[in-house]
Amino acid sequence: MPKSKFEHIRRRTISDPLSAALLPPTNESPIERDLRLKAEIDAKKVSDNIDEMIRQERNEQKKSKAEVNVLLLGQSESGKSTTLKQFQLLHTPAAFHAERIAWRAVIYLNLVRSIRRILEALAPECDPIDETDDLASLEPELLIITSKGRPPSAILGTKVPDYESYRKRLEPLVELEERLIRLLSSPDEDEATHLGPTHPGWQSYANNGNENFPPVSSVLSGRPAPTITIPQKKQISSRSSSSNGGSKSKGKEVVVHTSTNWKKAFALGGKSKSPKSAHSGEIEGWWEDPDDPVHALNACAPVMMELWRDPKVKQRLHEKRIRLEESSGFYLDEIHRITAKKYIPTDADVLKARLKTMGVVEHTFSIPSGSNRGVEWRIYDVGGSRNQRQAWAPYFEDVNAIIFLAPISVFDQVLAEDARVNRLEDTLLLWKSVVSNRLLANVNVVLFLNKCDLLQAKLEAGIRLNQHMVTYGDRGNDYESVSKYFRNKFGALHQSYTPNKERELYIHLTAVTDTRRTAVIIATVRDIIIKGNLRNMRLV
Ligand SMILES: Nc1nc2c(ncn2[C@@H]2O[C@H](COP(=O)(O)OP(=O)(O)OP(=O)(O)O)[C@@H](O)[C@H]2O)c(=O)[nH]1
Ligand SMILES: [Mg+2]
Repeated sequence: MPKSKFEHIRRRTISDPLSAALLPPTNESPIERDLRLKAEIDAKKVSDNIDEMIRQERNEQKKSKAEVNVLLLGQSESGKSTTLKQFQLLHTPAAFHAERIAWRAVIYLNLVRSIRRILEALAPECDPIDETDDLASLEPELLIITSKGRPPSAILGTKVPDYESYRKRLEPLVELEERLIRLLSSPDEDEATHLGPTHPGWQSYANNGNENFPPVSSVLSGRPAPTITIPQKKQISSRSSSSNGGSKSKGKEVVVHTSTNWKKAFALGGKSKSPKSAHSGEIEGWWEDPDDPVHALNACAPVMMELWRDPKVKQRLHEKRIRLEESSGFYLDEIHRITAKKYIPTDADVLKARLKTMGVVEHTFSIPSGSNRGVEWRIYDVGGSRNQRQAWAPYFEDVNAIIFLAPISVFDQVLAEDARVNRLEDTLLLWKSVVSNRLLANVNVVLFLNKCDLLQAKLEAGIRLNQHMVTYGDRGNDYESVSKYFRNKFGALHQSYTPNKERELYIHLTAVTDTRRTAVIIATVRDIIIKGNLRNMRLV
């Protein structure tokens, strides 16, 4: 019979001292039993009341603490991370400043890749079709691919007679690029997917081999930038060239992975001075390390400048519709400064540095003064490429506001992850799915129609919107008309698809690499979000 089984359970329960203590007395009378049950019900009521009070208190605390969670959304390369950097620059400028040096490797890599891209575009032996495909997969943002295909001059265009000489003289950059990728990536990954903190050579700049190097959180807390420290010699040695990386990283973008605090590896910190510099009073740094990437870069600088200034090269890039000036061209125009041995990135350099985001990066800050005093802001910067978007949804539940970045200069470009998809079309679809999402019905929505500077340049260069977007028809191809058209288009989609017709949409025309303009916009957005948040809190 199963009886024995139950008996076993009961015996075990009774043998538990707590259960035994809670059991009613064996000789309990019916009156005593009623009294006991009543007492138990009363006790439960008291306990429930206490629970309720705690819950209410927590809610009140939450309200008075005033937290704002903001999610940056948009396709890859729309400008989310750049917007986050602008928030950092505005609210934690000292920390932003302290981290500048950590971006040196990224800026070098951006520059070196631009040079490689130019050389590839000039290569006479390239099969024209493969070449375009290859370039598209490398960095489509730099390619202008029209619906009408490439002009014949892209195939049979200007020859650059000095190509071989350029290629030979710039050969050291090939090795340098691979080295930089290895330095920025995890050593055990198949491709450059994140920036690992485990590269001793660069780490030496971070902490001079000091185990007590402060975590990035302390750098973020607004500590002033520490003095430059001495690198340990021969850390970035040729040993790294035998490990992974190499050509398999070619063309792959280096990305930031949220699980890796790569800045820790590259930031300055720890001891402010070496014994030698403490003695002599001089500042020393990476330029003293013969293995530092700056030396190879510096040696190639004159050739890089010659290449970038060569009218034949410019002509060839133009024929191939390669517009490097849209992003990394920023560094190409400043080769002399960027490749200087004692180069320290400026805030503007850091803002422009391209590093693809993977996962979700969180940045927290408080606004120390003014009307929004004491509000804790949490900004989430997500990866925008298609395979990253599934990571967004969990953040929808707790978010108070969304800043959606729609790069409107991309009407003639295709996605990096799918060359069949027009970038603007992807942005419009993404916008539609975000504004129609029910979880976000009561969230403040701010739309940045971004990359307006590039849009303007593109239109002025004669690139016509209606060749890529038939519905634009014969409206003017000037900046005013085009930006107004986009404003209306995105606005209308919001109006049609929002689950909350009361929700207001705030639209700004932005160029988030422009610090002055963006600071004004961010201040406005901050007020909108705070006001919207207060309104929502009163509704709860
Ligand atoms: N000229 C110009 N460049 C911009 C603007 N916004 C962003 N960029 C550049 O575009 C590139 C991509 O910007 P990111 O902020 O990294 O893009 P993202 O949306 O974070 O991209 P993922 O991390 O891949 O999702 C960077 O090189 C930026 O400097 C802009 O308004 N104007
Ligand atoms: Mg990003």
